[in-house]
Amino acid sequence: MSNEIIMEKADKIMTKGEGRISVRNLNFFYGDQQALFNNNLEILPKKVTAIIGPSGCGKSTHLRVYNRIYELYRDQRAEGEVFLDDENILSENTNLIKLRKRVGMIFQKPTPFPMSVFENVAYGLRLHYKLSKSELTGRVEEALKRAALWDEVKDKLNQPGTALSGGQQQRLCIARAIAIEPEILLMDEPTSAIDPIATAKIEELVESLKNRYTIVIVTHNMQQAARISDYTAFFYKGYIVEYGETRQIFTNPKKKETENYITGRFG
Ligand SMILES: Nc1ncnc2c1ncn2[C@@H]1O[C@H](COP(=O)(O)OP(=O)(O)OP(=O)(O)O)[C@@H](O)[C@H]1O
Repeated sequence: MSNEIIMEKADKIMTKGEGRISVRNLNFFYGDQQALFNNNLEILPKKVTAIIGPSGCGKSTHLRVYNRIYELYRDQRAEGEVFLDDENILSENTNLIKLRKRVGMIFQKPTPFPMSVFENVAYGLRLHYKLSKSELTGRVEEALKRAALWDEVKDKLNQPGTALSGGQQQRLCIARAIAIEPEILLMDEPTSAIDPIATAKIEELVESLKNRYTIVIVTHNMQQAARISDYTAFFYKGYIVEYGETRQIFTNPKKKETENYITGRFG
């Protein structure tokens, strides 16, 4: 095999891996304040992993390390290793544009761009791919279908994304994220700002997306974690206290703190 072919294969492996995350000895600091302590975690590919724990325990901080979005802020730094498949994404050599293409993020409040429904999804596609007009239209439609939004917006593609309902806006953000084919989807309390019916739709959507993507979801809602996740990590005061299959964590927790939290004794 020629070197070129080997390099091309290696590149494919690096850019189209399984979507497994291995966190090793992760510490995180806001200035002098340490927020995460020696976190170790394996996020399994094509599964849903929930991160739960009381307010201020470091759930969002931990999630934001996976696409290095914290670097947009001064004085925030991570130490340790976070492997995305074989690549330590905390290394200085990591290309952040490629990383954020591989690791998409959905926030608590829907954040559509101030542009049309179509353009919200097309924006990232134009940035990352060279597509003809018809290819672009096809990819936008496909992403909206996969985000279970197409039927509701197919006649409103030119209307502003911000004119949709909160739940629709959140699905638009999911369509925007999946259009560029990430391997990982990070969701930071994606349903806390929307009503119960819209929440149920997002939960169904998460279920349907997990065959294709590795999903990590931060949630305050323990019923939600129990309903939609395969694995659960319980955080407390910046430490990962317990991690395991969701059913085990909720029915037979091994640590006292986990039991106290899931039975509502604190948090
Ligand atoms: N920008 C910041 N500057 C300084 N400290 C911060 C900042 N953001 C978070 N922290 C601190 O880091 C710790 C973890 O916060 P984080 O937001 O990750 O917790 P969380 O578990 O996601 O909380 P919540 O469930 O309330 O969203 C907290 O003590 C918090 O005060």
